[in-house]
Amino acid sequence: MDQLAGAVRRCGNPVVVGLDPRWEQLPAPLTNAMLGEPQERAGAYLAFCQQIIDVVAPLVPAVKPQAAFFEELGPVGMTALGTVIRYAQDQGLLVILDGKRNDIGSTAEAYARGWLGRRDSPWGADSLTVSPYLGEDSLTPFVNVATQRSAGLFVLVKTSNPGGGLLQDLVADELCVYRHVAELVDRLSAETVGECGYGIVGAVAGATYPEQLAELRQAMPHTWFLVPGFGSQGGGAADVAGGFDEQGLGAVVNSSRGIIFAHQREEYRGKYDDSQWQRAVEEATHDMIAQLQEGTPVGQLSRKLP
Ligand SMILES: O=C(O)c1cc(=O)[nH]c(=O)n1[C@@H]1O[C@H](COP(=O)(O)O)[C@@H](O)[C@H]1O
Repeated sequence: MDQLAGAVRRCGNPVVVGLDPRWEQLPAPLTNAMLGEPQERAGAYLAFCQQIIDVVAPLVPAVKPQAAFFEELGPVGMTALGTVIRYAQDQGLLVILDGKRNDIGSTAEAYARGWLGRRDSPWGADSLTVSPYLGEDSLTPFVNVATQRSAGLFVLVKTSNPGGGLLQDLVADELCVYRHVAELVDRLSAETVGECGYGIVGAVAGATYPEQLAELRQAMPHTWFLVPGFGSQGGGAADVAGGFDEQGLGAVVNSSRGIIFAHQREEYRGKYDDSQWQRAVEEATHDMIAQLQEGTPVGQLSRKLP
């Protein structure tokens, strides 16, 4: 989280660009004359992600590749994912791998060793999204590996999807289940606090539940948030404002489709044709940065920059 806080300060914004390549939505110049076989798709996903990274690397602190779209393609997809991770890091970005992994402790350790650590793992992600529902003994191996390898975790606490409340909002011992998860995560984070005041165990809390996000900010003083749900899922700057601390730190905000497929959005479609899709990505990224700087405590960061 110290690395993430440093990157956020350097960029003056907390935007994470989600790399969720979907074949049907790729810009036409990347798929022309292709049939959509896994090998072709993997090549197109790699080119698409690399060209997004080229645009956003000077602007934002991190990207979040979504493993699902690469796994769907089998081994060629996973090879492309590995190349995307390394390419992003070579361009100076931190990589949050969105895999939502977990299992019993001994298996969890294999996931952690596989995904986490730039120098020590085959995939080399800087952090990984993790599910908490197997309990504390399933999180401990991730915490141990992440600690050894200067990596981080983001544990699902309050997810952005409409159905998340079915289990997460159940009340047990007078507290919603997501608040119990929050207590566990913040305790683990408190044990690993770095110079920035946050520990290595972050939390996922969706932009689509702004009240709960603000409540969690108070309840989880040691925990950095990954906030998905901005843009395509309906979240805006006002919704994520409660996720930050008073310095404008403590949260990063992800947008995937809203940025990477900006060439299809009404605001940008008329300005840029399909061959100019990278310019749409750039403008959408600048627009999101401006919205967060104007509508959230993130404005504090940019004022501090020289
Ligand atoms: O862990 C995540 O990133 C995540 C958690 C959550 O609660 N909601 C959520 O949307 N996500 C991920 O964030 C991304 C959101 O994509 P967009 O809706 O296109 O911005 C997807 O990759 C989701 O899998």
